[in-house]
Formats: sequence, structure tokens, C-alpha cells
Amino acid sequence: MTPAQDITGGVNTLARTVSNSLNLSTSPNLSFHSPPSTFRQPPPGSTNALSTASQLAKQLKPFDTKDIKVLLLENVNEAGIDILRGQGYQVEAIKSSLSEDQLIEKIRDVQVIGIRSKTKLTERVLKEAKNLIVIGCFCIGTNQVDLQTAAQQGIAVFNSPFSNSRSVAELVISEIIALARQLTDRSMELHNGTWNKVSKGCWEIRGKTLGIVGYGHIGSQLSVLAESMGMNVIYYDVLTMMSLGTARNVASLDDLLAEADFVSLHVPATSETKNLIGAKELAKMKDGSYLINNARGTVIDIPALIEASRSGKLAGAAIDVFPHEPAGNGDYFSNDLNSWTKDLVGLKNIILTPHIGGSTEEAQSAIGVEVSTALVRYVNEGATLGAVNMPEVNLRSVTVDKEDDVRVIYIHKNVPGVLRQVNGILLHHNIDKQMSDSRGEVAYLMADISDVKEGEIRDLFQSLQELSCKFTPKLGVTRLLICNSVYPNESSLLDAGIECSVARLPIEADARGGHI
Ligand SMILES: NC(=O)C1=CN([C@@H]2O[C@H](COP(=O)(O)OP(=O)(O)OC[C@H]3O[C@@H](n4cnc5c(N)ncnc54)[C@H](O)[C@@H]3O)[C@@H](O)[C@H]2O)C=CC1
Ligand SMILES: O=C(O)C(=O)COP(=O)(O)O
Repeated sequence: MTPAQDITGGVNTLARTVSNSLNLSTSPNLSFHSPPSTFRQPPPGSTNALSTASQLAKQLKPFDTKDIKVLLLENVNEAGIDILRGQGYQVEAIKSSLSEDQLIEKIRDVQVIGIRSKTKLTERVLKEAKNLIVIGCFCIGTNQVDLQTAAQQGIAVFNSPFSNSRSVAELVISEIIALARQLTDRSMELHNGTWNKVSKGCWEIRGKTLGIVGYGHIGSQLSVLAESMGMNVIYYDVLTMMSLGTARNVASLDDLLAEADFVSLHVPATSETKNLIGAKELAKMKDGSYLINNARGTVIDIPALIEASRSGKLAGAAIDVFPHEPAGNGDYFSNDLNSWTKDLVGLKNIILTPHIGGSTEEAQSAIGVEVSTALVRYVNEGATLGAVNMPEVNLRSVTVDKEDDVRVIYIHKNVPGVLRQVNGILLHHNIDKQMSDSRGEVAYLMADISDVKEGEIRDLFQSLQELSCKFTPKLGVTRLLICNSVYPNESSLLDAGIECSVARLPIEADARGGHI
């Protein structure tokens, strides 16, 4: 498992598991990822936003937000786009994903990027993203982002941990019935003019056993739905999870494969789940059983599946995700993408869908709102609640009675002595409130300081940047968020000697060596 995958596959899941079973809330992370949560935070600045003191909250802005440039790829839902445009950000929305080279061209210019499961934000791409401060994954999976490199560059990553879980679970239910009744083959035959009324090899699902691999948000939701339709549910997970209904945990993947009539995969893409189901595992499945994959294309060894289907070992399969997927709608699904495509499409009772597990109106608008809201809160207020690669830090709002407050955000390498040095720089101002937390090698400090004269901002900023230069390898990103009423626009910052808007400062500083 790469560290990046470890961050999302391991920590988040563990956090949720612990919060489920113990009902503890030792960190914002724990409660945020808990399934019962109905997390829907309104955009910053909206009338009912944030804290109990919301009536008195003063809106923070990095600068004239018309200058925030956002690139959205892969057809992000309008509900999300509207929130970003509503903030005055410049939003470019593209329906497909981009090739790595096209992406590099585009990403250099933007502070915010929104993607879905297809766009790969690799180390190479991120190294070119000199202005980027935040990534929004408008989906569940974050395996397409090099989370560690992003964190090392001070770029926060947000996702939507469960807004499309129900949509995936419902799709799986439909696939179980469709496979059991050979529905898609019958439909295709009739589309081609052939009447073929058969009952041989067609089954009810009542009383059959569903084996769920990965009992997280989607797996556990599926468990409840399948049981309500009379199926017996068994599951296997690397973590100890709470069984829902009468679902039964089995000790190993092998036990599950040996017992299940239907096997449905709901694990993240990690190095451990690569080819989780290959020839060896297929051989352990019951004769005439069914395999369903709505997780990630890397989880099944497809040539082995093709072989198991041809031999009759598998009575059917449903595949929604593929190792290589087309960039956008209308693109070809051919051997050019995956060398075995022609063999796969020629098989009987195989349902193939174009990665639509989470593609419902409900899921996409909910994801649009959730992720855009998180992006706005991060850009405008520095809050990292829900971030998948950064410590989760938030402070209550700056209130209207605070005339000259500045919010300092300092993302730095997690080494001894930094806080002392930062507070030394902030020494001449009252620190109204401050929070710091770390995750791995990255630490995140947020402080609201008062009585800051306009002319002092530059010195503060430069001192923090100089501190950043001391780290080897360098990790130190400063963002200053300003109360609108005090420093209303970019020109006043220019007057204060700051060459560009505050949110861009840390990135500009990159060229001067303050930011890796
Ligand atoms: N087809 C589609 O459109 C969609 C696909 N997905 C995929 O589904 C995956 C699962 O989503 P959620 O249920 O929300 O994730 P989750 O994180 O809530 O649950 C995943 C579960 O898998 C378990 N797990 C990890 N490695 C395992 C292994 N080797 N063996 C057994 N269990 C293992 C984890 O402990 C966890 O309980 C996502 O990571 C994403 O890749 C998610 C949404 C839509
Ligand atoms: O949420 C996920 O992880 C998914 O796989 C859905 O991805 P999509 O938004 O359809 O690209």
C-alpha cells in the first residue's frame, strides 16, 4: 500500500469504525465520517452558516474572491458549480477529464480544482500546480490523487465520503436480480428480434447468500437492502465492523468465497486490494455463482474472470469499473484501453456499465453541495473539517466586534519548535484563539490575531515565509485571511506592499523557495 492510499483507505475507515462501535468523538474526523451524520454545512457567509455565534460572524475572505480560479472536470453537478460561482470565483467547468499534459497546462493557473474518479492528480501534475491550494474530489474515492504529495505541498483534499453510497447499493441490488434472471441477455436477444423464453439457470434471490467484501458505507447499506429482500448476508472486512440486521461476519475472504452465491466487492483501491479476486480466488467460489464489482477496476483480474465465465464457473458478473476508463462520454470502450475488452463484451450474462454506481441525480447534487461547501470554507476560512490528507482544524468565527483581526493559517512540517517560532512572530498581537493539529508529517496551525494594522500584514507574512525556508525538505505554507471590512480589497493590500492577493502569496513564494 502506498502511503497516499493508506491515508484514505486506512485512517478514514478506522476512524469511522471506532466512532461506530464506541460512539466516541475524540476528533472531528471521527464524527465527520460516521454514517448516521447528515453533514450538510451551508456555504460560508450564508445566513445560517457555522457557529452558534453565526449572527455575529464576520465573513473572512482571502481577497477579492473574483480572482479565485476554479477548474472543474468530469461534469461536476450544477448545484456545486452554483455555490462556487456564488462566491464570485471564476469557474471553468469541463465535462470530461483531461490527459496528463492538458491537465498540467490548466492546473498551473488555478487555486482550486474539482475532479471525480477519473482524473489522476499524480505527483508530476501536482508539482506543476504552483497556485493550487485545495482539491475537491466530487466522489467517494480519493485513490486518483497522490494524497501525500498534496499534503507535502500544503494542498488540502476534500471528498464526499458517503453521498453516493445508497445509489451504489441500489445498483447492486438491481444487478443481483438481473444476473439471477439473465435479464440483460434476454433483453438484448429481444432487441435483436429473438424470442427466447427460458427458466433454466434463472433463480429467485430469496434465500440465496450474498457475500459482501468490504463492509463500509456501501457494503453495510447493501447488507440492509439485500436482507430486506430475503437474502442471507455474510461479509468480510479487514476491520472489525458492527453487523447490521442478521448479517454475519466471516473470518476470511476464502470463507466468504466458499459460501456466497453472489459476491459483491466494496473495498477501496489500495495495493492490498489490487487483483483481490484473481484465478485462485475465483476457483474458491461456488460453481455457478456470480461476481459483482462496483468498487475499482484494479480489484478484479479481468482475464481470470473471463476464463471463469467461459468455463461456467461463474454464472454471471456485473462490472461497473475498469482499470482504464474512457475520458468522457462518447469515447470508445475498446482493446486500446484494456487489452481484453473484446473478450469481455462477448461473454454471456455479463452486465457492463460505464462507472455509473454513484451517478444519480440525488447523489450528484448532494455531492456537489457537500464538496463545494467544503472548498469554500477552506478557501475563505481555512477550515479543514473533512479533509482526507490534513489534520482537521477549525476555529469559531471572527465576530463583528473584532475590528482588526487577521486569521493566520500556517501549514508546516511537523517538527519540534515550530509553534514557538510562529508565536514569536505573532508576538506583538493578541492571539484571540489558536488551534494546531498534525497528521503524519504535516501540521496545520490556525490563529486569529487582533489589532493588526494594515501595514503590519506584509511583515507578518514575510517572517512566516522566512520560517518556512528553514525546513528541509521545505514545507511551510502561509495563508492570511482577512476580515473584509478591514482590508476590503486587493488594492489596499497592494498599497501595503503585498504584490499579489494573500491567498496566492504562499504559492508565489514557491518561486522564492518558501514552499516545496
Ligand atoms: N462505482 C461507483 O460509482 C462507486 C465506487 N465506489 C468505490 O467503492 C469503494 C468503497 O466505498 P465505501 O463503502 O464508501 O468505502 P468505505 O471506506 O466506507 O468502506 C470500505 C471498506 O473496505 C474495507 N477494506 C479495505 N481493504 C479491504 C480488504 N483488503 N478486504 C476486505 N475489506 C477491506 C475497509 O475496512 C472498509 O470497511 C470506494 O473506495 C470507491 O472506490 C464508491 C462510490 C461509487
Ligand atoms: O465516488 C466514487 O468513488 C466513484 O467511483 C464515483 O465516481 P464518479 O463520480 O462517478 O467518477
